[in-house]
Amino acid sequence: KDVTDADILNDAKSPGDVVSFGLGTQGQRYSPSTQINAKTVKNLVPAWSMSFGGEKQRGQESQPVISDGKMFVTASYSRLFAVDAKTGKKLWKYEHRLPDGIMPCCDVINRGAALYGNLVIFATLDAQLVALNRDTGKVVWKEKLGDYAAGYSATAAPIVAKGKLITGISGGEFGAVGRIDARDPMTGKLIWTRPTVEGHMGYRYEDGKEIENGISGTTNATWEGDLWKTGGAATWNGATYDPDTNLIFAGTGNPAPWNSHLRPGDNLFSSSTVAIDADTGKIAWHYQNTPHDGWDFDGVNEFVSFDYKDPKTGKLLKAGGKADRNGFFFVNDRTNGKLLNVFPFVKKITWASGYNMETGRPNYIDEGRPGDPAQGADGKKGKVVFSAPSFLGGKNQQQMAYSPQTGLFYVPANEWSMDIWNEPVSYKKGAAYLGAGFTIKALNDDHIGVLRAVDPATGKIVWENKNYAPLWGGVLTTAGGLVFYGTPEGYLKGVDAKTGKELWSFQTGTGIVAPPVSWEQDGEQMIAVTTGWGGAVPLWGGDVAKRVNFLEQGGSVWVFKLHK
Ligand SMILES: O=C(O)c1cc(C(=O)O)c2c(n1)C(=O)C(=O)c1cc(C(=O)O)[nH]c1-2
Ligand SMILES: [Ca+2]
Repeated sequence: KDVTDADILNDAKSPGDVVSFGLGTQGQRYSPSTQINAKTVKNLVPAWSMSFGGEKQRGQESQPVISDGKMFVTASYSRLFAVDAKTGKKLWKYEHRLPDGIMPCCDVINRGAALYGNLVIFATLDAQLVALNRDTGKVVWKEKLGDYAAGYSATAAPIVAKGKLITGISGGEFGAVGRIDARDPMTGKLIWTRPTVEGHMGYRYEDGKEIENGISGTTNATWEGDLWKTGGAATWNGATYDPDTNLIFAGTGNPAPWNSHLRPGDNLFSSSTVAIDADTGKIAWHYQNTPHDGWDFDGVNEFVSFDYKDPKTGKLLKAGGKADRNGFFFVNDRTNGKLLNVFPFVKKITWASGYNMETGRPNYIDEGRPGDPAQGADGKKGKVVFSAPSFLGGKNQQQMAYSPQTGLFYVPANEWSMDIWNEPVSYKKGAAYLGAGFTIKALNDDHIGVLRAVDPATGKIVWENKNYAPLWGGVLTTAGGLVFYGTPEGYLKGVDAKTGKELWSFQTGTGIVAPPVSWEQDGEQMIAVTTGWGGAVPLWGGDVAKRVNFLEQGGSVWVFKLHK
């Protein structure tokens, strides 16, 4: 059965399949199924498990998609598996041939595939897009997204918005320039492209003709000199799409280099939410979460559409929520970007004291910015500052969930800090472009990770569940009143959505850094999660990663259903 635009638009409401990243392109990760609930969840048992095998057992961040009784799941090293969703029997496997010399910053991960027509489409670490026939696994088309030798890579799951395949790009640590592309999903042909660094021109294509779609090369007012040419703002965690406004919401990463003294100005559109018209590729609005970012506070976190009841007027507004890597939770009007509410979702923030609601800009704490090496004693190292959150963020790639039933966001947060300092650096193709050094540190002995249920109107943390190691997997919430999430310690947990009380857990044998999903297979509600420890924490976390140094790496899909 082909996947249609209607299937995708209806994904959040149709329990029989999961045909988009986010369980609906708005990204709420809310399943309408109720069979598994507070009463029955204790009877949840494994239905099947399938191993990705081989020696390629690195971080597994993939969200499976399921349609017509088949599951499609990507795995580390740019592999994709098709599996019988009922039994776990492998149907076929695609292994992309990765060249030597790829430069992913943060492990050999992938976050998932998109479904459209009879195709399954995913992005590879060497910055290509591959579309496979979903029945045979044969390549139907391939397109290049960027030059891997210049540091481009791709890790995000594509989505389909009104018949267009929407993709992001990685490479912010190498001075790659972020952008969102829209393509014909059946052919891979480019429809429009929208760079996310001011100064770069966007284009759309009509009958083979190239037509400009905004932000000319002369409006790079928020950058000095030629810095915009290698400005970062990678769209490395993909995008969400809201059919109500016909807008694509892309979070953008750090400006390059990290050392902010080398690039005066706001450095648009880095560390922002950028809303893009799905038809034209024009920027409808932008909101910069961290102007002039100096901490690698990539603002790539997902912007999740929801109905927001304004506490002052009682009016229901079309809004979006974003738990930013910088430690603040943002509620923006999704029709125009206006800041409606903002509050911290982690306990310690050292770089800003809050936001000015009129201007939407942060109130910086000046001492929180790492110093200028030019002002340092030897001219090679700037003043070291203590910063919270750490650059790995109050939240990172792990996707939150929103329940329209409880009105709460479920945020997989982390409480940690870093010592950070700046160093001189200049751009060199294919070389790391940071100009900074760091050491990550825990803030508390008993936990780094903390799953928080957050009320977007009051900013109140309604409940929280602490976790010893950093949380790095996404969250699922269900109409059965549950929240599911995985931990690096290997547990998949089911907790009460109203109280956080743990009702069920299962040890999967390796760390979980991926978001669970739910669907109904032949009348039975299933929960699936990809397992396999990895991602940025073991690579960059230093001492913090030792909190789970007993773990074996892995690579499997686990599926659960109720015992009868
Ligand atoms: O700026 C970028 O292009 C970029 C890309 C990625 C990526 O593609 O995974 C990460 C980051 N930055 C990053 O800063 C980061 O902390 C990070 C963590 C992870 C992960 O999957 O565990 N990816 C990335
Ligand atoms: Ca980054």
